Amino acid sequence: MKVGFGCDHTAIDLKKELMEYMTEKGYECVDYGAYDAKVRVDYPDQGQKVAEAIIAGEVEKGVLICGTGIGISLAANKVPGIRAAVCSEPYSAEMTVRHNNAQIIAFGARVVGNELAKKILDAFFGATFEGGRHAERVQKICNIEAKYNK
Ligand SMILES: O=C[C@H](O)[C@H](O)[C@H](O)COP(=O)(O)O
Repeated sequence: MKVGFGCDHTAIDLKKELMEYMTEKGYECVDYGAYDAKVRVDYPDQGQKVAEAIIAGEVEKGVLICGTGIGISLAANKVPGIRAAVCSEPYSAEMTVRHNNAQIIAFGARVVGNELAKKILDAFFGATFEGGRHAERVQKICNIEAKYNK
């Protein structure tokens, strides 16, 4: 599976470590920036890039990291069709795939440690969407989006 990674200046080292971790597990990791911890950047830019890469089919899923994971996920969720979830522990990371069919996991480099971040990725990428009643609810999310994107 191809996975897009994006972060702001707060998470350059964490992103690198997680990309190495996922590459060792056999994922093809694509880096959408940022690249330099000394240069302050704006998290919406990387959130948008990874979200658009998913919609374009360049990558299947995404990992977004900023200070809290909140700003970068808010930006990604503005791209129609994207469901990005901020998860600071593995249970939510698993459930946002099983019940919400999220394509992007987000978390904060200032919130979670490196080893917890790996457990979050294990949970997210190890889960499968359950469909059924959850598909109907996800469709309702899509309907809200469609109403405001005419
Ligand atoms: O939601 C926003 C993120 O947590 C950003 O990483 C954070 O706002 C960056 O803050 P600063 O520019 O003070 O490093």
